[in-house]
Formats: sequence, structure tokens, C-alpha cells
Amino acid sequence: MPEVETLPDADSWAAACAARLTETLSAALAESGKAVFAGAGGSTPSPIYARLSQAPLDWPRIVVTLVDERYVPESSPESNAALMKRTLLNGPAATSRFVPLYSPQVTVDRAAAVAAHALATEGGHLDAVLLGMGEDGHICSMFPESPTLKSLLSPKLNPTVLGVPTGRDGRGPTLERLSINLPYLMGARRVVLALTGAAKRDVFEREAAGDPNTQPIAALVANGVPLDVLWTEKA
Ligand SMILES: O=C(O)[C@H](O)[C@@H](O)[C@H](O)[C@H](O)COP(=O)(O)O
Repeated sequence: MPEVETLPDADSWAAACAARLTETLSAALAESGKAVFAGAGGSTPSPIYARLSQAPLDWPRIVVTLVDERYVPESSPESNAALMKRTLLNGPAATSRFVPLYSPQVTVDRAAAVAAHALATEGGHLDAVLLGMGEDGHICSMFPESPTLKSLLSPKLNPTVLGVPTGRDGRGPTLERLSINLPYLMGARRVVLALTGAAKRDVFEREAAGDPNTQPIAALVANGVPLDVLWTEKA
């Protein structure tokens, strides 16, 4: 079971998450002259992105992408790309290169294939990843009841992006989505899972002890994903 690092308040938690991601991107830049960051959407990451955007990194050599995306254009209020551009791609980070997952295709699966190719063209590897987690234990768009879950959690596949049909998360129905798969997380240099609130801490601890074939958090643990879990009581 990975250790859960407890931060005393929202500010120190967001700062610690941003510092861990900055450290990881800096190491990748030092080692290979480029770095790839992938981040989550949802409500958790915004204060972390606000801090990360100001990090003194060589942003023109950093590629920024998403761990998942709703199958909507950037003009939609549901778009994670729009969220990322509003919160992370400001200040120094605005000089990074953004690679979206969404593109208007005939089907979400076709869009996933286009996104998979785009990420493969960037090297097919993520250096720093920021994840949130739903109260149903989902990360990325790896939803417990989704028919795509088995493919997304297969550790032996190549890193890729898959289409996720309309489904349900802990808060209700979800749009069709695009999601990276578990092998992308297994190959990452560092994955930061940012959690807030007592409920999510309990969910994390329950899910981490679960079935890696059907529970994404258990799959991260069972497959040795380099995971830092940072938690604070109130965001
Ligand atoms: O597209 C999304 O919604 C996110 O990428 C998703 O995977 C998110 O991380 C979880 O649903 C947690 O969402 P909150 O941070 O809002 O709790």
C-alpha cells in the first residue's frame, strides 16, 4: 500500500503537488532535453495548475497533454483542454506545447486512434502525471462499470489512448471520453495522485487493496506505478 502523504492545509498541499511535478519535469529535461506532462481534468487540479504554471522550467521544451478528455470541443464547458488552458497554460507555462486528446472524428474510437498517434509521435512516454480520483475510485476515465475498463487496465498492452463510451461515474452519467491506458502510467517517471477530503482518503485505501483487474487504484499499486499520493483534509 503506497504511503499517503498528509499536508496540513490546501495551500501546502497544492504547493507540494506542484513541487513534486516540477522536480520530475526538471529531471526529465536534464536527462533528455525534453519532458512530457499529462494532467487530469475535474475540480481537484486547478490550484495545483495555478502553481505549476509559474514554475521556473524550460517550458518551450515541455509537451503538455491530458490523461483523459470528454469527447467535446474546447468550446464546451465540459472540455478538459479548455480547463488546462485556463489554469495551467498561463505565465511561463504558456510557452509549452499543448497536445489535445480531442479532435472531431466520425467516432470517439477514431478520435482515440488519432490521439494515440499524436502521443506516440511525442515519444509514447509521460514523464510527470497529475491524477485526481473520483469517489467511485476512478482515475483518468477508467470507470468501474465501463466496458472499456478491462482494455484500459491491461498492463501488457502498449501505451495508448482508448475511446470510452457514455457511462456513469460516482456523480452520475458521463459523456463519451478519451483516456490514456494503464501502461502509460506504468512507464511514467512520477505519478502524483492529489486527493482531498476524508471520503476520498477512505476510498483510496479501500480501492488500493482491491482487484487490479477491475479497480484502477489497485491496478496502479499492483503494477508498480511510481505513485506519490498527497492528501489534505480540506481543499
Ligand atoms: O475528466 C475528468 O473528470 C477527470 O480527468 C477525472 O478523471 C477526475 O480526475 C476525477 O473524476 C476526479 O474529479 P474531481 O477532481 O472533480 O473530484
